[in-house]
Amino acid sequence: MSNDALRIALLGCGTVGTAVARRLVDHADEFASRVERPVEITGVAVRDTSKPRPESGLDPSVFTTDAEALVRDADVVVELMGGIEPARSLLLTAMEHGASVVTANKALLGEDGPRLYETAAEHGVDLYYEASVAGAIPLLRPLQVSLAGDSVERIMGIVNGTTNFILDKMDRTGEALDDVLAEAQELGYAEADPTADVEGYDARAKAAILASLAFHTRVAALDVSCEGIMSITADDIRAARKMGCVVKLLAICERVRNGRGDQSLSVRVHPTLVPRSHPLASVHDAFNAVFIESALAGEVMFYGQGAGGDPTASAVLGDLVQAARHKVTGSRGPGESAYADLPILPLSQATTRYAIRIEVPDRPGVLAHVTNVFAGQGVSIESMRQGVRRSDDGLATLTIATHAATDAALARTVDQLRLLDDVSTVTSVLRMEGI
Ligand SMILES: NC(=O)C1=CN([C@@H]2O[C@H](COP(=O)(O)OP(=O)(O)OC[C@H]3O[C@@H](n4cnc5c(N)ncnc54)[C@H](O)[C@@H]3O)[C@@H](O)[C@H]2O)C=CC1
Ligand SMILES: N[C@@H](CC=O)C(=O)O
Ligand code: NA
Repeated sequence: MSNDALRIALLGCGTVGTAVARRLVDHADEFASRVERPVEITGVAVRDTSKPRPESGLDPSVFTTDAEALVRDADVVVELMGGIEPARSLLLTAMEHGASVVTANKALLGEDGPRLYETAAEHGVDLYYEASVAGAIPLLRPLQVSLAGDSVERIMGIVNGTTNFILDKMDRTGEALDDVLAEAQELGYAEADPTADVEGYDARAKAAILASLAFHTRVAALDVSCEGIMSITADDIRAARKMGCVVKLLAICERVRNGRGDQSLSVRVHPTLVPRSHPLASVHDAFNAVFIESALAGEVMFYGQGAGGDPTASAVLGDLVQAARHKVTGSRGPGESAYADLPILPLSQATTRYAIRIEVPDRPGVLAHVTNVFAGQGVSIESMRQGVRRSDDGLATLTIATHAATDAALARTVDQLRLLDDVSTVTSVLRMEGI
């Protein structure tokens, strides 16, 4: 074994960076054995070097504010500061100077993944990002490597720990969204700006990464239709419970074939009703779970911790070991595969089932008027349930579950329901999966 240590530069020393550093320091001998060369953190870029960071286990002398100089002199750069800039420029500089790159930054990959891949290919270095989707769960390497001989048809899963924590807690306690968000932040699951979690942007970037790998097509975050959980109320959760369902924020990436056999992709993120009997309904706290359906393997399920310092560090360190081994052996991991270049469908053409809750006066003829609206748009009703008439306003809640329909047909149906005299309010429209 050569005794020249591989130089590791760490960018950012927050929740994940600290966990990565701590493990590298405490298990230095194991890393050296696994890589067949010592692995040494030569520098850690932070905003403020005077801040004490005893929990990282690092010597204070390694901290620097000069990230630019650090990435020019490293074998592997591990980016854990998040955001687009300066992370992007630093990673490009790192690769241009011969460093392989490991990142957990889904926002950056969702925005500019192809550019990172092109730079990695140009300079013969690795680009790894297993931690960027579903934290600790080995998901990207199975997609990129293990399923490389199969044909992925559909991916559906929970890929954001913060929103799962929130929705799960709302389901268990009946609390409102705002009350549980702060707790998710304290536990280190939420992004620096939790808007990315609750508005679905974090899951959107992850869906883009998954779809790109699964379907050999460049999919950017902005190609993904996205609806977050901010509009989900305690009432929605209670109504879901009455239907035997839970609400989950799902990322769905699917290959769609039309009658002529042409293929396209539907990639979307939205709150979804899932029956309590479905395995995704049993995903609690900040855990993630992802189903992959492929032509030969059938259905495969991945489950584990999608967020948090140590779990995310596990994926980062796995990538680091792989990139470091390649430095030692002079080889490279897989590059970008985007040969299929499939078109991405707009949300209006996505087909799914819906549950619509409306408030109606409890009087003769109302049901007929409502069902006519659905029939007029070709949306088939699967079931309809009317709650008891309330004495205060004389209204009753009507919950209608549909068969599969396009988003466009459903949107037209909802628009017409809103115009109907017989409908006082359209309270909620939620997509349904797994039923
Ligand atoms: N926390 C989690 O559970 C997970 C996080 N990730 C990703 O990992 C990355 C890091 O996340 P966290 O550790 O949670 O974030 P964090 O906010 O705890 O840590 C980021 C650190 O980077 C530092 N930083 C930011 N910009 C900097 C700059 N220009 N120069 C020097 N330091 C800078 C910040 O001061 C902070 O200490 C993000 O890309 C995030 O999306 C991925 C999976 C899970
Ligand atoms: N904020 C993210 C962290 C992991 O990617 C989440 O909640 O899942
Ligand atoms: Na992962």
